[in-house]
Amino acid sequence: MTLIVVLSVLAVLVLGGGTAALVVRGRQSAALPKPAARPELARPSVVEQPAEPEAQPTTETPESSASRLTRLKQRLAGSNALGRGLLALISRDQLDDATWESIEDLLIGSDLGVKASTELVEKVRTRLRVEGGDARTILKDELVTLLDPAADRRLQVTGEGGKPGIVLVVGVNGAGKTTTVGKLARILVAEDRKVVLGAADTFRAAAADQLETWGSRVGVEVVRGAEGADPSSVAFDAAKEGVDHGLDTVVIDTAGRLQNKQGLMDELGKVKRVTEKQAPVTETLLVLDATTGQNGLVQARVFNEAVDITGVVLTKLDGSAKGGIVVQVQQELGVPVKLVGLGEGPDDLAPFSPEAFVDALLG
Ligand SMILES: Nc1nc2c(ncn2[C@@H]2O[C@H](COP(=O)(O)OP(=O)(O)OP(=O)(O)O)[C@@H](O)[C@H]2O)c(=O)[nH]1
Repeated sequence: MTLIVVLSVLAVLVLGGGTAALVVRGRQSAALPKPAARPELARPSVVEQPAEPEAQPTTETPESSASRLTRLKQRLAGSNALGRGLLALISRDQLDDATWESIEDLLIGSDLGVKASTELVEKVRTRLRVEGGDARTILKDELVTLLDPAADRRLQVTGEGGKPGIVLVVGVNGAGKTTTVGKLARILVAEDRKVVLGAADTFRAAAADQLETWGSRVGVEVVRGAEGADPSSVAFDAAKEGVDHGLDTVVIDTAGRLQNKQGLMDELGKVKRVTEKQAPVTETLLVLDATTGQNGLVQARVFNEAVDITGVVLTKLDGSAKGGIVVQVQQELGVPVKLVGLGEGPDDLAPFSPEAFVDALLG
């Protein structure tokens, strides 16, 4: 596989022109061939016309959602300090006041919030007194309830009336937006969807390059603009690309912005409005770094005001004792966490499932 990837990269470099046909730059999208002439971009497939027959490049085949859930569950179980701490405490023979207090402290430390942590411990203690049974099972049960298992966590990645689904990805600097867009593209490709990416982070040229690397690995095009171009126009072009070529999904990466910069938040509103001249935005994902704590809540509120968040992606949950922010964000916004990032690997993004999450935490 490594050899294939290396050969792919080499051939991409050698071919240049051939690959350029797959990469739409900024406003050049109008000059693209008609839909019928286009290769099937979203499926992992052989890139056209290799320079050397033996160096025939192939794109990668991303992991399916089902198997990545199991793999990432194991990873979370192995690395999560919160789970290990809770498990050690709740499994004690004697659950005295001091132990319950330590459990409460761990939950507060995970950013669950003081009120929710106190109430959760109270509930578990009461149920244990009334019903008896196993403390760990009751804690798991109450944690799942807190995570709202009935919430609809399906990603809206398809549009109506033959239009593509448009996924807008927003968040503060360094939360993991570009990485998430790249990983999401892989999930969509694994589901056999035809995808195009929009590099509307025109502020940081490296972000568009980063996205092109992600895209080229799975044969997905990236629409990008010149550095400093209006992000709305790039998002518009990407959406147009999806509409014109009958693709399933357009995923748009945006520049990181601090929620207290009103001008930048207004710009985000504009990106959405302009994109919707092509097709409705079907999913607006807020990428939150799980380790940012209470600030995540503030971010969520402000971004929600600007663009109506429909789902949260919680990144960097791997190796973190945090994650309690899931509950606070869901309760505050009424918007579910839909995806979780559990590492820097290309397929380290999984659909969020309260049961699997709690299972991974507490076994
Ligand atoms: N461990 C871990 N690292 C992650 C995860 N998601 C993203 N990262 C890392 O976080 C860093 C920032 O990711 P980017 O995708 O560049 O973040 P961004 O939000 O696009 O950044 P800006 O464009 O500067 O706002 C990178 O080093 C990623 O590899 C995750 O789930 N786990």
